[in-house]
Amino acid sequence: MNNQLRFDGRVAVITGAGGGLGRAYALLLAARGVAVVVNDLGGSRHGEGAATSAADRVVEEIEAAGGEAVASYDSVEDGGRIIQTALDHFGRIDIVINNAGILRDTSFHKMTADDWERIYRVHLYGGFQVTHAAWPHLRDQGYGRIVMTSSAAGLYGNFGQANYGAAKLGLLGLANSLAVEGQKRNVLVNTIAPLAGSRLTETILPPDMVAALKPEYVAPLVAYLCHESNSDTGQVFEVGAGWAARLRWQRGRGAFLPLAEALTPEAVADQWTTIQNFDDPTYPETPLDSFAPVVENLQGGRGAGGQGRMGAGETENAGESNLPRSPAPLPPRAASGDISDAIGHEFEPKTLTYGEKDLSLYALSVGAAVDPLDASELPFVYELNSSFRALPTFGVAFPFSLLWQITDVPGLKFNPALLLHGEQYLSLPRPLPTAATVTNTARIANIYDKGSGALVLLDVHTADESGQEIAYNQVSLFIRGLGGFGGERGPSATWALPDRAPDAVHHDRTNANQALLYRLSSGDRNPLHADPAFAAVGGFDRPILHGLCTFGFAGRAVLRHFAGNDPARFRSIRARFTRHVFPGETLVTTMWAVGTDGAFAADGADGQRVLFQCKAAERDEIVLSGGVVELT
Ligand SMILES: CCCCCCC[C@@H](O)CC(=O)SCCNC(=O)CCNC(=O)[C@H](O)C(C)(C)COP(=O)(O)OP(=O)(O)OC[C@H]1O[C@@H](n2cnc3c(N)ncnc32)[C@H](O)[C@@H]1OP(=O)(O)O
Repeated sequence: MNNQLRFDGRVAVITGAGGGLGRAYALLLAARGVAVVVNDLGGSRHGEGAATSAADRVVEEIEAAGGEAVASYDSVEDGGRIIQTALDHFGRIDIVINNAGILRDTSFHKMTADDWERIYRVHLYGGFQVTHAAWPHLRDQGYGRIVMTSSAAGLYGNFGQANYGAAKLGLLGLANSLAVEGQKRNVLVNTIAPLAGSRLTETILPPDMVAALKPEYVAPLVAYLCHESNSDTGQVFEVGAGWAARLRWQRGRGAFLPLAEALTPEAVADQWTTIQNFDDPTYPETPLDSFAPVVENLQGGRGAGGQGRMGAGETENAGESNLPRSPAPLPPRAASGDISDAIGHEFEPKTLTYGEKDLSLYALSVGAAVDPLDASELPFVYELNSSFRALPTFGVAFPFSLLWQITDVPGLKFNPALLLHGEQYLSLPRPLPTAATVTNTARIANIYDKGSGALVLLDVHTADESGQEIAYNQVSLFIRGLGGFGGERGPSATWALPDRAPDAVHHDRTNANQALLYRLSSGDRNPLHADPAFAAVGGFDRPILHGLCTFGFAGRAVLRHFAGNDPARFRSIRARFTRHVFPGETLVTTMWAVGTDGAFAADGADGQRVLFQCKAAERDEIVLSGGVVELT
């Protein structure tokens, strides 16, 4: 047959290959050109004794059929010796099938520590030893195929097999991690849960069933997994009697419990039906997938009880006690679906309370009062100052009570690590109060197809308790890789700067931990700014600074140089994030004042405007452009 899968030149170690499944694998692979190490201790089903005959018989069968094989009689607990046999006889190792196993079935209340230990040592420890010995060779040569043998007893549980089930599921855990570690080097690791008539099943299945469940029915799937044409890794297959199926995790949508209140067992009881519901399942595949809803809730998401995390007093304590020490990264999501459906989507409104401490922390996190002897910025950070006031750009923090809902908008599926802040506009009808309870409402105003990404425009309105608007934000999010969906391109931004020397230039050195501070003060807990692994998924070699942190530094510079630090003069601010900033870099904000009589006043603006841009000095990169502050 022309398209027969061949393995010529490959070398396999198959443990427990003296009979049953292992023998079937050995015979099939040898017939396809594999040189096989037939490993079998030759002990009893319960792991007692040893005999060379089982392995020898299989080697004879292979040789009689014209194949190549060598016997190994070592225990899998001496995995290094088994792999050495392959290296000594065939000079390499390509395939490892961990198949050896014994049984010590007994109900748990009768199970001895010895019953437990014996099973653990042969299955899990043995699997570790053999694989560990082969691993460096597979990695170095950039090729390897490993199969672990799990069992339905481990996947689902079985009476009298607590020891066996635990070890078998342990092998799946081992395989899952090795699949992740080996993928880059083309070392693929998969797991099977076979059902076959063998010494291990003859005690629990009727004899005619055992006879029907031939090991030969399992061997082809295992051989395929070991072939170089297989590119799947980290998967589990149930296989037996000519039937094979992939198995995966399924998870319900779950319930979001209110973090803003004390979590109680009663709250769990109330949500029990939802916690157990599988109506609209998801299929997590990685730890990132697993963490996603947790992060959503911590970000002030659906279970935050309508209360953001910025509030002083009660919110602060309840929120903090639930935070993990290191924030969990978000899941990768596939870009798919009809993105345009998301236009007009309304977010669930969120209420938050803020106070003096929040304002002070925010101001500190955008570089206010770095020189404590310079009293000019003390009113932003010191609540006992007689003119304590809010830094105007604190208003950009309001949307974060609800923005994270964007990961759950129908039609808008994306990898959150690829999301970058694109542009920001904030307008304030009057100075922000120094304490308030405010409610945010938001909708997706538009989504533009920018080719290299999708630009999602969000309108966010913030009102105080009397319903009066105190801030309006337009947030644009640039989602890389999500362009090309056939949407409108949207307006093209253009701006120019006066052809003259700037009126002011302000230098701010950010701290290496600036993003770690800013995330706490602003409510933007995006792991992109804290978690190196998450930043790496986004293509950055370390966490980057929040765009809005840079924005806050620049806004402060304008306020200081052109408005005497008086928020009452600050109407609005906008800017585009043109390049990322790394914490620790120096921000240089260059500013030009243009008024109604200035070179840039032709549009009829009735107040003074300040145009600005901001540079990361060390890399000489413009990081904010198109900056405009409107002052009264
Ligand atoms: C999830 C919950 C919500 C949480 C929200 C909070 C998120 C925050 O935590 C995240 C952050 O703070 S990220 C840090 C701040 N942002 C950045 O660092 C982005 C810097 N910008 C870039 O890298 C590129 O501009 C880049 C990559 C954005 C675009 O570069 P390119 O792909 O090279 O695009 P380019 O060829 O230059 O332009 C294509 C079209 O897109 C427009 N465009 C470019 N940059 C834009 C930007 N920043 N904002 C808006 N539009 C932008 C261009 O104008 C062009 O369109 P057109 O031809 O129509 O003019």
